[in-house]
Amino acid sequence: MTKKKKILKIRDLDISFKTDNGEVKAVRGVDLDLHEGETIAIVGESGSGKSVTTKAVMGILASNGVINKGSIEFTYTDLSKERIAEVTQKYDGVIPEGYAKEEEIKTVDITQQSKKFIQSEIRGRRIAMVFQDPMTSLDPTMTIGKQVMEAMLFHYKIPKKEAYARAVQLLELVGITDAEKRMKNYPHQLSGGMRQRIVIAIALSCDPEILICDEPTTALDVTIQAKILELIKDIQKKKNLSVIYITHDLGVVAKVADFVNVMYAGRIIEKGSVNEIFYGPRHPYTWGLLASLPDVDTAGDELYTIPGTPPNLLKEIKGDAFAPRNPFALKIDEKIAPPMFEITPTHHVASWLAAPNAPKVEMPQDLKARIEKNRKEANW
Ligand SMILES: Nc1ncnc2c1ncn2[C@@H]1O[C@H](COP(=O)(O)OP(=O)(O)OP(=O)(O)O)[C@@H](O)[C@H]1O
Repeated sequence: MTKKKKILKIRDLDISFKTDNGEVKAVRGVDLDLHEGETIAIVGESGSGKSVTTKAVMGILASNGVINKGSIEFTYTDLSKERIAEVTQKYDGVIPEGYAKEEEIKTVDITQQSKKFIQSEIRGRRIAMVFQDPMTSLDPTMTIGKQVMEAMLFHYKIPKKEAYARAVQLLELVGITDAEKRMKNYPHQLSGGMRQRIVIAIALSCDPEILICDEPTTALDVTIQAKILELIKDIQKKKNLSVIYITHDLGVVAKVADFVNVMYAGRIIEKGSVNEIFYGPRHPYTWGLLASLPDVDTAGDELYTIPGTPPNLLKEIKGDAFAPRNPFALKIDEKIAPPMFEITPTHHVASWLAAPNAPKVEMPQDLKARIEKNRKEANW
């Protein structure tokens, strides 16, 4: 069991959007934990609430978004300028265990902070984000160097010369050769993979404690995708970063995550360690997601897709939101939403099938055989 410091604790988060057609209930009671140095993934189909949840953490919800209830507690180390300089010089920006004094460790509820506080203290500084498409996060009219230096100059007010030297180091850290020359380039002069490395360098420029990666490799081809994932892993180890991946791609999750949160219609419906989710999934929706994942044995076969579509979030959802698409749904699903049942201390599932007296239902045979094979290969 992990004894690591909890740095993000989301409880009962509820977010909706006001639209001309009514209220879109995008996030409905999300609980989420992230510990120091850990990688968690949030997976689920399009529209399940992955981005909205993480945007709330960054304080960048659209203006029609409302946080109806819940909290997002973030615990971080707040060092003075001198102490930051010391950490940067001595430890490459990584704060060693026991280094921070008690009064330097702070916890804030992000939902209660002003825009100004989030802009100056949180976003881009202690929590940074890498988006799917590097072209939309880079400014085409500004040199790479300027863009990498920008956040450091804004947050730390360090001299330009120092920011320049740090930017060159950052480009080297993300595997960019000829870093000094690249500082003068514009985004269009680089390949997609290189641009994503720049975006990662920018995200890392203020030594954040949390890095949120929203489909960071979707726009890239497969070989480059693998390299970028390796790069993020590598940097994570060096800098003791905590990482949140948002993705549709369970293949990516298997490669990077320690813990997985499966979202459906604004709720987390199953969470567990990566092994628990991949080898012992309990929710029929997770079964569907795993069954639709291609593997060597299914190459060339038609892939499984979960029948039906997600519910309309403008309407009140009665019972279990997944019930209409669930071949294993019970009568109670139509009436009452399932609570989270504990399978192990790290594995929880919101499905009535996990209730003590529920009828015993097995996952589909094909999936069971596949999981069994993978489980044996992984020796789990
Ligand atoms: N500004 C907005 N106004 C109205 N509805 C919104 C707004 N932003 C998001 N939504 C809705 O909130 C729900 C959750 O969206 P979200 O972007 O979090 O999904 P997602 O799981 O990240 O999907 P994707 O993988 O496609 O990014 C969706 O129904 C979406 O249409």
